[in-house]
Order: sequence, then structure tokens, then C-alpha cells
Amino acid sequence: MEAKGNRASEKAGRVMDGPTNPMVTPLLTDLYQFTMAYAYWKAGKHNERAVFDLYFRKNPFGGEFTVFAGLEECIKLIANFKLTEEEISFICQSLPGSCEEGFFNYLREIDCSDVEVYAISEGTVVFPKVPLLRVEGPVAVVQLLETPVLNLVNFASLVATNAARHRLVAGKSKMLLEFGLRRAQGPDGAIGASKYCYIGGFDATSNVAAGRLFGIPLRGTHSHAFVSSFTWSKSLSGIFGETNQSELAAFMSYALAFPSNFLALVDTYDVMRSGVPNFCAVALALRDLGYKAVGIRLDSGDLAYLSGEARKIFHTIEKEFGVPGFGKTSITASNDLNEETLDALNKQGHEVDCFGIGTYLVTCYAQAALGCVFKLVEINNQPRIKLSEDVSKVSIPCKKRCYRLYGKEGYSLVDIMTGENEPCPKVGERILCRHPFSESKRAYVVPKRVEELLKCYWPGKSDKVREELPALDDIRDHCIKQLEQMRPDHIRRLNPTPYKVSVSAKLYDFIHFLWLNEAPVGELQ
Ligand SMILES: Nc1ncnc2c1ncn2[C@@H]1O[C@H](COP(=O)(O)OP(=O)(O)OP(=O)(O)O)[C@@H](O)[C@H]1O
Ligand SMILES: O=P(O)(O)OC[C@H]1O[C@H](OP(=O)(O)OP(=O)(O)O)[C@H](O)[C@@H]1O
Ligand SMILES: O=C(O)c1cccnc1
Ligand SMILES: [Mg+2]
Repeated sequence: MEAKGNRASEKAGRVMDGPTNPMVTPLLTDLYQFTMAYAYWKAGKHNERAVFDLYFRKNPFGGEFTVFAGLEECIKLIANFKLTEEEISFICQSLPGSCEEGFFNYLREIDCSDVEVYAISEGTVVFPKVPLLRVEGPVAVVQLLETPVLNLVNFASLVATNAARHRLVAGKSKMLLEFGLRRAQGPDGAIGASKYCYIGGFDATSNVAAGRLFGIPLRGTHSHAFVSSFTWSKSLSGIFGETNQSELAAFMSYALAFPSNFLALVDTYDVMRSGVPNFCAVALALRDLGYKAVGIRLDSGDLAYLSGEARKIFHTIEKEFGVPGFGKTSITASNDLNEETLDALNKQGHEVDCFGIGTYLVTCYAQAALGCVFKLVEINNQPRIKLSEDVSKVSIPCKKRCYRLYGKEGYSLVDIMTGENEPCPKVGERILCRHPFSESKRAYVVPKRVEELLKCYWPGKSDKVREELPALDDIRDHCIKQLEQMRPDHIRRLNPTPYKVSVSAKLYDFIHFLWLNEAPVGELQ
């Protein structure tokens, strides 16, 4: 059992719940983090002050934007980061027998009370190279955090971005339901997908556990099994024409169970010859009893065509039976939907009001991982750089500040990183923004608004005020607003314009000075 008052959050006089998934513990890390921690300790380096940046190098899904998500879970991990005796004894068994006992005593003491975390607010639209998190603290402790924070940010941001992309194609007016639980990558993949698709702009989930954990609105219809479980032997043909009588019995039963929420899955037998007429019959009967049917769900076939045909019938009924509003009966569509099919449906024209999306959304079928990395940028106040043959993989050294500069149209123009002690960009003052690696790419900007991106979410021992973790709905609203404020060409699907990410002139010069300093000069033979 963990002793009371042990966690960094309690020491700091505030208790914060742990991560949603109890599997997220200090052991949810790669073995090499512990072996490095041992080697830092053995070298007497473990308390050296290190600064790491967490960032990604390329936007996912062929796009030019990413939605940052996963911060709340990172802070909950950090607030509760404390190894138990059982965990320490497991590490002891897992490391070579030559490891000294003193290290395990050290592990007993560590927590994140001396770690500082600066981060971009969850739900913000973010771009390559800009740190999403800057984690500063004793090098051995921060090293142990690398893998779990990457794990918590990578999928969260990927799936939130995927959801945001689906929202952008579907348009604001459509209802988007996340139906992915059965196809997601295990329980954590499913719960994470439900949470982060909501942040990315989905309206609701079918995942009951996610509804309970996060308060996400729950929605659902019914399945084919419910319809095909009814077997009705009596023939009503003549009254109901060719419709399937078992389906009619199923619809009637569902309507009796949920008279105010009657929504029927109409494609079990034949959408136009059976499902839609059966739905209309039950909906009209409900109306006579004073209830309004909600609508239908289509789960196969040509969703553009079938939604259009169903809408025509609803309009005809509105007119011919004098049922005001029946033409607006809701049409939900599902079945292997993704960005492409939504786009195709838009181009063809359709009458769908609500999309239920599962597999492609929650598994991030179009791109398996985001690829965030966690790189050392400073140790003991000395800037560090990681070089690579591939320029896109060269890290940007120094403890940095990051700003978003807005232009006169209200859109953001550029993100700029500066050294920590440089003056911050000022509204109305011209500043040179340089591409970090391409000498000729540079631009002057006179910002109309300047927003500092990295905020203090975990102050450690500093006297900085800690940003409160916002409620899920506030993160979602923030994300939706952010996307509305993006220049449209950055977020369009086809050939989007890359957003500019830059460094100050001073930081540019320093990066290239350090690069030359660290790169050995070759000798040609
Ligand atoms: N109008 C449309 N334009 C483009 N794609 C569509 C359109 N209507 C449906 N789709 C997509 O076409 C695919 C149809 O898949 P598939 O042929 O496996 O299903 P189906 O035969 O309609 O249904 P099932 O096999 O479940 O009875 C789905 O991915 C669906 O989202
Ligand atoms: O297609 P997705 O985007 O993953 O959305 C969820 C799917 O799950 C349900 O049925 P299921 O796939 O279990 O059976 P079905 O394919 O036979 O309808 C639902 O009817 C959707 O088709
Ligand atoms: O409620 C639904 O219609 C639903 C839920 C999960 C998966 N497919 C459909
Ligand atoms: Mg299916």
C-alpha cells in the first residue's frame, strides 16, 4: 500500500486523481529508461537539471494541422508519479544483478515534485517542431517520463486529429457519433478514442464506459440482430404491401419500448421495399398516440441514393398525410465510413443528418501513429542538439518559449520559438521569423496579436501559478474554436498549405553555431 502524503500532488498541498487507466504507472515505460536512470545515478548525474521537448515532425493524414490531446492524462501521471515497493522490487529483479542497492533507495525517493511542465493547452491546433510539452527536472526522473508521456500524447493527438478531420468534411450541421468500441485497439484504445474523438468535435459516443468516465453524451440505435430476432408468421400483406412483417413487428416492439425515442435500422431486409415503409407505418401510429418518431438508420448500400429516396418518402408523407415536420425525420448513416466516403457523399449530394463512424475513425486506419518524440534540449543550462543526416530530424536546442503570431485578418500567421530569455514578440512590433533550417526562408511579421503557447501546467518547486486542467467540454469547445480560426487553406483536404513554424534570428544563429560546433569535420582521403 502506498503511504499517504507520498505523492507529489499531496506534498504540494493538492490532490489530483491518477490517470484514467490504472495501467499508467511509472512501470509503463521502456526498460532503457530505467537502465539509463541507473547509469545517470552511477555517474552521479541523476540530479542534473534537464529540459526535454515533446514534439512531432510531420502532421498526420497528409494534412497540415494536428490537434494536441492527452495533456490531462500526462499531468495526472506526473502528479501521482511514485514507485511502490512492489514496483521497485520488480525493477530490481529486471536490472542486472550488479546494480547497487543505493539506486533502489534512490528510486524510493523520487517523484515529480521537482519537475516543471510547460505545455500547450489541450485541444489547441499545433504544428511540427513546436514543443507540445517542455519537461524540466532532474535528468533521471524526466528520462523515466519519456515513454509514458509519449504514449499518452501520441494516440490521443492522432485520434483527436482524425475526429477533427471527419468533422471538417462532415460540416458543422451534421451530428457525428463515435461507434468504434467493438473495433478499437483493445479497451484503452476504445476509451481513449471515445474521449479524444469528443475533443476533436464528435457529438456523442456509443461507449457507455466512456460516458460514465468522462460525461460524454451517449447515443445509439439498435442492431440487425434486434430486427432479425423477430419472427412474425401472420401475414398482413394487403395492408402493408410487400414489407417484411417480422421487421414490422420488431419496429413496433422498439416503438413500444421507446415511444419518444423511436429510431429504426431499416436495412435488414430491403430499405425501400420494407424498412422505410415499415418505419413510416410505425411512426404514423406513434404520432396518433402523441409521439414523434426520431428517424431511421441506414447501414449498407448506396448511402447517398438511399438517404435521398428515404427523404422523398418522408416529404411525400408530410404532404399527403398532412404531418408537419415529417419531411425532416432524421436519417443516420453508418457502415465503414471515413473521410473519403463522407467527402464522396458530399459531392454526390445526400440527405444524411447524422453519421455513425467506427472502425476507420478509432483505429486511425489512414495513419497508424503520430510519431511524437521527446528530445533533450538543455542540461545544466547548456543547450543540446541532436544531429541527423535528415535535416527534419535535427532537434531545436535550448529551453525555449513559443508564441503564435496573428495577422490583421485575425488568422494566425506563424508560430515562433525563441530562447527563454529573449524579449517576447510585441503587438505592432516587427519581428523576423526564420525557418529553423532553411536559410533563405524568412519573413518579417508585425503581429496584431501575440499568444504565448507554453503554459505552466506543473510548477514543480518554482513559484509559477499552475494552469487548471479544463473540463472536457471546455477542451472540446477550445478545439472547435481553434479550427474555426484557422485559415481555410491550411485545413483543406486537398493540397493544404503548410503553416509556418519559425525561430527568432537569435535562436537561428545559435542552432547553426551549435550544429557546426557538434558536427565533426570529415576528412577526404
Ligand atoms: N454513395 C456512396 N459513395 C461512396 N461510398 C459509399 C456510398 N454509399 C456507401 N458507401 C460506402 O461504400 C462501402 C460499401 O461497402 P460494402 O459494399 O461492403 O457494403 P454493403 O454491401 O453496402 O453493405 P453490407 O455488405 O453490410 O450489406 C462502405 O464503405 C460505405 O461507407
Ligand atoms: O462500420 P463502422 O464505421 O465500424 O461503424 C460501426 C459498425 O458497427 C455496427 O455493425 P457491425 O459492423 O458490427 O456489423 P455489420 O457490418 O454487419 O453492420 C454498425 O452497424 C456499423 O456498421
Ligand atoms: O448504436 C448504434 O447504432 C451502434 C453502436 C455501435 C456500433 N454500431 C452501431
Ligand atoms: Mg459494418
